[in-house]
Amino acid sequence: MVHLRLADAEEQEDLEELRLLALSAGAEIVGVVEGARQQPDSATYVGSGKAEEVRALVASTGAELVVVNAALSPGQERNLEKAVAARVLDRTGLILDIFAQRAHSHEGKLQVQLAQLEHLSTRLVRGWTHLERQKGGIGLRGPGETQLESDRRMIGERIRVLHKRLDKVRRQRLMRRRARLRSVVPTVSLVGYTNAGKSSLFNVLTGAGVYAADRLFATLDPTMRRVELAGAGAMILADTVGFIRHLPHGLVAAFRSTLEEVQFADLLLHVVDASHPDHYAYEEQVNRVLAEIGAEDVPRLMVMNKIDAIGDQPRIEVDGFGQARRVFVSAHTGAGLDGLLDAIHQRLGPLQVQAVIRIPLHEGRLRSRLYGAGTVLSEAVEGDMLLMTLAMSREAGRWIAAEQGVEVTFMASGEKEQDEVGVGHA
Ligand SMILES: Nc1nc2c(ncn2[C@@H]2O[C@H](COP(=O)(O)OP(=O)(O)OP(=O)(O)O)[C@@H](O)[C@H]2O)c(=O)[nH]1
Ligand SMILES: [Mg+2]
Repeated sequence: MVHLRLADAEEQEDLEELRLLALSAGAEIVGVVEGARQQPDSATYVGSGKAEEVRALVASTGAELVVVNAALSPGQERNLEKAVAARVLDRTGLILDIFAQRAHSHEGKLQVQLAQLEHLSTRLVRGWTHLERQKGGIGLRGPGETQLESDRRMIGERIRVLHKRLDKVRRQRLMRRRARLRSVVPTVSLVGYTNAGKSSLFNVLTGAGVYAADRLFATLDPTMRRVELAGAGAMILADTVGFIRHLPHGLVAAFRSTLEEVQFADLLLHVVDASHPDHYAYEEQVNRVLAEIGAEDVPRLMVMNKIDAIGDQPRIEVDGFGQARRVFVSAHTGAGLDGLLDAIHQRLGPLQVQAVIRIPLHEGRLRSRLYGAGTVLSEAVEGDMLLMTLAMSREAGRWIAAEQGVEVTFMASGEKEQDEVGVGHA
């Protein structure tokens, strides 16, 4: 692993993070070379002196791969490979490799393939003939070298096909989202830096067995569950891919669509590893990505996780309006989770309004669907009509009105249901 401290770097990459990334990719780390420079060397990034040091370390340890903690130009990568006599992978390539290993859903796989091809298409010219070709090695998964060696046109063609397939999958996902709206309950998405503990929280809250591990990007494909949480009511809880600073460009674009879900959530739980010394910087990174994907206006609740690791106590920080801002919890010990549920409930409450829906008495199917949503507060018969009072978001209420052609009246918040439309409990 090669890590350079650069005098003019805006943001220094973190060596510890590179270590975790390499381990997450399945690498065994045999040595680290650190250095400092004013600015990167245009030919080899590290400069000839450092390259010589790396070459010696590669020779003495028998390392098969050199990972550089930066985004290298194709030229720098090629020159450095020659200079150190080993395959060189930059930070982008490493992250792409992890994504390739983790993607399980059809869409996830397509997205990673696309990002890999786009990354590789800029590196078509390099030859690896001087190096041993190891199938399945880090950075060699996915599209593979045969494509690499074929001409650019073919890669361009594959990229086009992948884009088309992804479009289709996206349309299907949009339809699923519409179908979910019908379920009337709010959606809550867990977001945050990779390794913050999103999946662990998802698991303790839902009782689901989602993969949680001390690896970066353990979760790639979004997972959703409809849950009934004691104290917070029914909701759809979503676990999402973790964020990381300087996410390779192709991947940001690719995963933006997966993160579309986040834009439409009613509430975001921004999970933070409170035990990590850099957690404020990570929070910033996450906020930046949220803004990039158009989710800056979605209501947010900060969840400070892993308090057990720093011996902190569960507590809730509130803003000037008495509304919960930061909830301190531990997914491992369960400390603070009751408070978290209360806070979620408090934040979701105002999003729900009471709506009175008038449906013909014989509309049994619609009635049972509304019951299935679990949000019916009361119902009354008026002539040949049934008046059902439900708690739901305005968006869902409007959707039902439009789709079913039924009359929906919203109650002004704070008012008693009887006041507004005089729906009797007669
Ligand atoms: N000490 C402690 N460790 C925790 C806690 N919650 C999660 N962890 C650990 O943190 C690591 C990451 O947890 P995950 O739940 O996989 O994190 P994630 O945010 O889903 O990570 P990605 O899917 O990679 O983005 C695992 O090793 C967990 O066991 C906690 O409350 N306390
Ligand atoms: Mg996860």
